[in-house]
This record gives sequence, structure tokens and C-alpha cells, in this order.
Amino acid sequence: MNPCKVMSASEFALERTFEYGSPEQNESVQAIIQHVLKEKDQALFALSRKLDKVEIDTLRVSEAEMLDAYAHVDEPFLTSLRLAIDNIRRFHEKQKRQSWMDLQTDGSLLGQILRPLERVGVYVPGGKAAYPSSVLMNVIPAQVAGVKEIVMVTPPGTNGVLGINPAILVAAHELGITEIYRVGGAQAVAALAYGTETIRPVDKICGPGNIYVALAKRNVYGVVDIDSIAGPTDIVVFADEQAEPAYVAADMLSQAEHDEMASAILVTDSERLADEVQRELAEQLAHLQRKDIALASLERHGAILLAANLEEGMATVNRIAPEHLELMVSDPLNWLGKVENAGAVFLGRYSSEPVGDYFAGPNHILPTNGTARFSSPLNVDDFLKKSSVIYYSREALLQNGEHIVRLALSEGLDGHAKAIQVRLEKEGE
Ligand SMILES: NC(=O)c1ccc[n+]([C@@H]2O[C@H](COP(=O)([O-])OP(=O)(O)OC[C@H]3O[C@@H](n4cnc5c(N)ncnc54)[C@H](O)[C@@H]3O)[C@@H](O)[C@H]2O)c1
Ligand SMILES: N[C@H](CO)Cc1c[nH]c[nH+]1
Ligand SMILES: [Zn+2]
Repeated sequence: MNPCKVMSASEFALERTFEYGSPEQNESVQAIIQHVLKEKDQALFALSRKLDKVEIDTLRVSEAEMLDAYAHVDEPFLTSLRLAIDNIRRFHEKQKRQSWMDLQTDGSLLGQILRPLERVGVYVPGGKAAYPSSVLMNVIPAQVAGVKEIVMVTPPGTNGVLGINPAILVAAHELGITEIYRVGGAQAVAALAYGTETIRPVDKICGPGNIYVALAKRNVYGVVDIDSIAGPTDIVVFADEQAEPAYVAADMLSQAEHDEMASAILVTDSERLADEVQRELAEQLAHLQRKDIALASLERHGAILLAANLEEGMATVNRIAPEHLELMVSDPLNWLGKVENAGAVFLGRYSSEPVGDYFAGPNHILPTNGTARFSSPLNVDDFLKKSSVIYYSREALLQNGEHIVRLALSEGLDGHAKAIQVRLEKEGE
């Protein structure tokens, strides 16, 4: 069995669909948003019944539930979680920026004031799998930025079984998050954007999710801000003859197992590697718990792309603009400078993608579906807004006023010009 199609890198046609998701998925997301706008909490109960197959009667997770969750996780998990928290916090602390002011010789003062957003909603996925790691990746940069109110939403159950995964609640509690609602999918995004009787609206919605979550975020953008379209995950492994086939296949499967819509692609100049990776994929798939999801992902969206040489391979990588890019080549640092578009780049045979998903420190909430061409991993700046500050001294205005007047008149805006002229006349006397 060959799980992946093989084709030449130069022939690989990248369908960059401007309509993200199928028309049916877009329609159903719009219907969900309208439903929440009209019926608020009642819509959230009904949609959880219909889409998550669970019956809920309260949305807010209680303090008791959060504390009870600790009984369901073990000490080694807590140790690993706390180490990951330290790494992620340290990495994001380095991104912190300060407000600044620049004093000019004429006495004018120009600058930028940075302030944290007031209230942010973070989405933690939980439909097909539970993602405590996404709690950390969402919340820590917001906390480092100084956001006052962080609200978390997550599906009320996983795989149709009622209950939020305890590891998600423990991760939230470790970070001091207390406002959590059991609601997922497009309905959670709509509730955060427009508010319901129980959920107060937020200023920005961040976090990854499946196609319905991604489409809903895109739909509510403008009412609230969003981070990026962090939808179904994708990975490209860029590998040469020396790469270890077992590692390449394992890393491709690590992302294919997320979602039938995930995509895992190998780009290589080695036919031998391509054959061996194909064999490894088939062999390793058989032992995966989520083999059905991973196989569907490989069959629908996976590929092995054979390039005439590595330069051609890198051009293909840049066209794909992957969320994750592994440079599994003998000289990864030499190739790093040629990477134009990628959410996160993993260098060398030991930097397997899950190192970044869970532990190293950089954020795993990354732009998907080619959006790494123009957007970035979730970071501290996502939670800051900036105001420009302008102070002009008398001297600065007298010196530069004529230029401002001229530019205003060139736009035919004499009201603007007069606002300056009135001062020049009075002060110039
Ligand atoms: N890009 C990133 O940074 C990143 C990080 C982590 C996870 N992910 C992605 O997050 C996703 C997680 O997906 P998931 O499904 O496990 O959890 P999820 O929480 O994103 O989605 C589950 C919700 O989808 C809704 N839903 C399911 N079927 C639906 C349908 N037919 N119509 C309307 N709504 C429907 C349900 O309300 C459910 O609560 C994966 O695609 C994974 O690749 C991405
Ligand atoms: N690979 C996903 C998108 O970057 C994140 C994740 C969380 N848990 C496991 N993986
Ligand atoms: Zn992952």
C-alpha cells in the first residue's frame, strides 16, 4: 500500500483556493453564527447537542470542576506541563516591547504607547483530540502582554463523550485562568464575538481549530480582531538522500493524525528516500491509534514531491508556504536563509515537529493553508495595541508649518491648512 501520491515537484499544482473551505462548510458556519446571534445561550445548548452530541445545561466551568480535574492527571504530567510552561513563558518574555518616546532637538516628542488588549477570547480545540498544549500557547503570550481578562472556550466533549479533558482544565488552572466556557466550534467563536446572556463579548479571538473554527473566525473579523487563520495543520519535510526515512515518515504522520484535512508533504531530490518513506508510512500507520484519520489525511492531502534538485525543491516549499517546515538535510543552516515562507522551521534530524508542538518554547499556533506568506506565529504583539503620540513644540510648528500648509492645500483641504496658519499668524507675530 502506498499511502501518498508521488509526483514531480515542478508539476505539483498548488490550488490556492481563495474560497477557504467548501461552500457547504461556509454556509453552515454562517447559519451557526446567525443562530447564536438570534438565540444566544439557547443556540449554544442546541448546537452542542447537534454537533458535539452532548447535552449541557451550564456553560461556565466551575472552580470545583477545575480542582477536581487534578485528580485525573498524574504527577509526571504536571512536571512536564510545568517545564513546558517555563520554556514557553521564557520564549515569549523575549518578545516583550516597551512604549517609546523620541525627543527631537526642536523640543517635539514622538512615540508609540503600547497597551494590552482588555479582553481576549482563546479557543482551545477539543473535537477529535484534546489540546492542553494549546491552552499554554494561547494564554502565555496574552499574559506576557498583560491582557487583563482572558476567557477560554473549548468543546464540551471529545468524540461525543461529555466532559472537558481534565488536562485542559489543569493547564488552564496552572496559568490562573478562571473564566472558561464549555462550548466549541463556530458557535463558540460567534458567542465570543457577539456575546450571549452568559458570555460577554471580547475584543479579539485567538487560537487554532478545525475548518469550522477557522471559517467562523474569518467571518467575525471586523467585529473583533483575530490572530491568524490557524486551521487544519500542515507540514512539509524537505529532505536529502541522507535523511532517515523512519524519522521523515514519523514526522509526517505526527501532523496527519490531527485531522483528515491536515496535510503532510515530503519534498526531496532522492527517489530512494521517496520509496523508503512510502514504505515507512505504510508500516508506521498500522501502529497508530488514529490511523483512520492519518490515512485519510495522507490520501487526500499528502504527497511526495520529487524535485530535480534541492534548489527546485526549495522553490516548491516556498510556494507551498507551510505551517511547519522541517529541514532534514545534512546542512540545514545553509538552507535556512533560502526559506521565504514558513510558520516554523525545524532544523536537522533531532528537531522533530512535536518538539515545537509541546515544549521548546516557540508558539505552535501558526498560520496554515499557505497564509505563512503574510502572517506569523501567535506572539506577544498579537495582544498589544499601539497608539501614536505626537507633541509639537512652538519652535517645531513655526519651523515646519509651511510644509504642512502646502501639503494640505495640495489636497484641497483648506480647513487643514487654516488650522496651521492660524497658529503661524498668531505665534509668528
Ligand atoms: N494551526 C495551528 O496552530 C493548530 C494548532 C492545534 C490544532 N490545530 C488544528 O485544530 C484542529 C482541531 O480540530 P478538532 O475537530 O479536533 O477540534 P475543534 O475544537 O477545532 O472543533 C470541534 C468543533 O467543531 C464543530 N464541528 C464538528 N463537526 C462540525 C460540522 N459538521 N459542522 C459544524 N461544526 C462542526 C463542533 O462544534 C466541535 O465542537 C485540527 O484541524 C488541528 O490540525 C491547528
Ligand atoms: N501541530 C499542531 C499545530 O501547530 C499543534 C499541536 C498541539 N498538540 C499537538 N500538536
Ligand atoms: Zn501537532
